[in-house]
Amino acid sequence: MITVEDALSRVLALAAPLPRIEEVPLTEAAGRVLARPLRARRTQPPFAASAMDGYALRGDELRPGARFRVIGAARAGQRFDGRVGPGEAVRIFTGAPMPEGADRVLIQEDAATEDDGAFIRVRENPDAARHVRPAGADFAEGDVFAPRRLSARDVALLAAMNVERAPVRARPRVALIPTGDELVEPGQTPGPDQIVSSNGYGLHAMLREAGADPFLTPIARDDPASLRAALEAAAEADMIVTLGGASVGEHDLVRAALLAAGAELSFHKIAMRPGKPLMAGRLGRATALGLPGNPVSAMVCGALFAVPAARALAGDPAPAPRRLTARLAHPLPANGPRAHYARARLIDGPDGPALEIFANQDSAVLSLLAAADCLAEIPANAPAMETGTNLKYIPL
Ligand SMILES: Nc1nc2c(c(=O)[nH]1)N[C@H]1C(S)=C(S)[C@@H](COP(=O)(O)OP(=O)(O)OC[C@H]3O[C@@H](n4cnc5c(N)ncnc54)[C@H](O)[C@@H]3O)O[C@H]1N2
Ligand code: MOO
Repeated sequence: MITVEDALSRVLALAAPLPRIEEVPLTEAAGRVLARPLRARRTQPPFAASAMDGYALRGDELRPGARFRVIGAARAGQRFDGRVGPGEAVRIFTGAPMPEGADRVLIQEDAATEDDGAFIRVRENPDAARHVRPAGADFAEGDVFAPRRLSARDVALLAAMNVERAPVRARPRVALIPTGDELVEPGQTPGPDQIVSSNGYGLHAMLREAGADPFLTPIARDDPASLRAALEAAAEADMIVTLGGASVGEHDLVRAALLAAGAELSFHKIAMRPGKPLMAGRLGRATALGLPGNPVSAMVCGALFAVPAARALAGDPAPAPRRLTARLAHPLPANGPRAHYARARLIDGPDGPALEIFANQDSAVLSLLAAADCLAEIPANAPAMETGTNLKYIPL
């Protein structure tokens, strides 16, 4: 069995960025991957600007009790055209261009107005800050915005750079194929030996959130013809994800169905818990992933492999899951030969965030996965660990 790390690099190698590029307005850009570098079309701020409401004046004249004559006003969108000379000040508001000659803003809380606002006098202990934002403090025209998956924060930044539309990679179409004679769709009435199919819906939600365009095929039954029909229904997808039937029993027919359809498999089975029966390869031009059927295993493999593959297809330069470190909130026994992705949550520990790993790690118990907010990554063959030991985790 190959390691999780090896499996992920093989999966990513099967998921080269899709060539299709589209231009979208900024309102549609969040979650998409920028297809090429963009440049700021603007310097921000374009001029030295006041950061506060108050009075623009010469900093070297500012001392408690000093009096200034107010010679005009500047507000956001309208500058003061003259020059600030000795003993003079300009009424100014947040975002206004600084008038020539002034290099400091006295906030209005530190100014007493005199003679109906014709003069101001500086109060005791005025604020020491300059309250001026230099031109280009944020970015300069021509600055490069490198391709990446666009966050809401990136969209705000692109808008400020005066970018109107973003060239983004197409969303990968992902076919999700639930398999199993025991499954019915949510809302249907299951027979006495049946259960409701959940994996497809969990994966659909996960992949949508990751920027893909997933769709569910009808449930494939545990026979070669039904599986073949489902794979045909998935033919147009950029990625095909089967759910269940990945293990070794007589009714686990997915591997055979993929091979019969012409797939080339890169691996089948990895040293991971849950998720041991994972398989990956290529079917035609599509990336193919076979996920295990146990509901938690399917979701964990989704987070660790299907989401990174979808991100890689979408051109995301950093598709792998983010790993962080926290201390164990309790001791942990030694691990077996498979890396364990244990359902856990972060709690407030005495020395910062701590990992509480759930006692029940049954890969069929979805309620505990839903209660988790991260997966603790316990390496294969890790020795027993004390409370406080640093452990990597993957936020969910
Ligand atoms: N003798 C062995 N048995 C098993 C092994 C093994 O190595 N040797 N591996 C176990 C592991 S680990 C896993 S994980 C499971 C995965 O098996 P399959 O991928 O073949 O999954 P199924 O048998 O189809 O289903 C397992 C379980 O999950 C339920 N299921 C399936 N699909 C869905 C769905 N869409 N929504 C909700 N629940 C689903 C299914 O009813 C079964 O209960 O194999 C172990 N066995
Ligand atoms: O590895 Mo299976 O994925 O434990 O349930």
